[in-house]
Amino acid sequence: MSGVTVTFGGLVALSDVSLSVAPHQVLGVIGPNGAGKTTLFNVACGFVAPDAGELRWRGEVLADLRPHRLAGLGIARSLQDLGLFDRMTVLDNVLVGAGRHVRTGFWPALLALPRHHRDERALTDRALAVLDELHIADVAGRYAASLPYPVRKRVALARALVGEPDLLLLDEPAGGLADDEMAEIGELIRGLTARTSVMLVEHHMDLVMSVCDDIVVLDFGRVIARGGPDHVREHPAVLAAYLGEDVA
Ligand SMILES: Nc1ncnc2c1ncn2[C@@H]1O[C@H](COP(=O)(O)OP(=O)(O)OP(=O)(O)O)[C@@H](O)[C@H]1O
Repeated sequence: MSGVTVTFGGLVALSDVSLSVAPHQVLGVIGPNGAGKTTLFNVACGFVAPDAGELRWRGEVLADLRPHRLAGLGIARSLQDLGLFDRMTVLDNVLVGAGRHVRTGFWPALLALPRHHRDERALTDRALAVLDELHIADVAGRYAASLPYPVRKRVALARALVGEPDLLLLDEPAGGLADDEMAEIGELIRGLTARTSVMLVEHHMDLVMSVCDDIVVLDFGRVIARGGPDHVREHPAVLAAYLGEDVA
């Protein structure tokens, strides 16, 4: 992202924000309430079009990014509202995220040709492997609605990962989790860097500090600090912005 500015009526939600995510890196975006984190996430997903600035992916300018184009670009996202289908099994929920890798076209699928079956089998195997990696393979056959929230979060993560994205966008991955669950999700995110880059937008300082290589701090829509965890933790502007907030 470079020079991204977003206004809502008279309110400047993001002002001239630039950042980049390097391959195999976890980039964290933090900031106090109303700093612009969700807006930035929505710009990265194509939900919100910036008033100024540009988005680039692998050197190409994304002139008109829309959410439905993300998968084709090799970008996946997992939202705060997990968007799982409650009346589908965990495995089927994950397969929904595999669209990018379905090779058979409409006719082979409709006619149920052998190639279609082979592709389906390969997808199912990959979905099960991702569930296993996230330690939830044992619930593959359960309905999503029947599972506790932290497990549902992992299902949403599995769905994002099964398309083998090169960039994963995570909105508040620690939201709604207890401390021990937060530590576990932190470890999982850290483990993803072998296969993908991650940009996470998060309110919890402690998670961000423990998993991110690089951190961008927003306040009132502006970048007030950036750098590694140690740099950001001690930065006077960050301390001032978070003053009065309950920061562990
Ligand atoms: N659709 C919208 N219309 C008008 N104002 C908006 C809209 N979305 C966000 N804002 C405003 O833009 C600013 C940034 O909001 P944003 O939700 O991006 O911040 P945030 O850092 O995600 O906050 P939080 O941590 O509370 O979720 C806020 O002042 C917010 O009220």
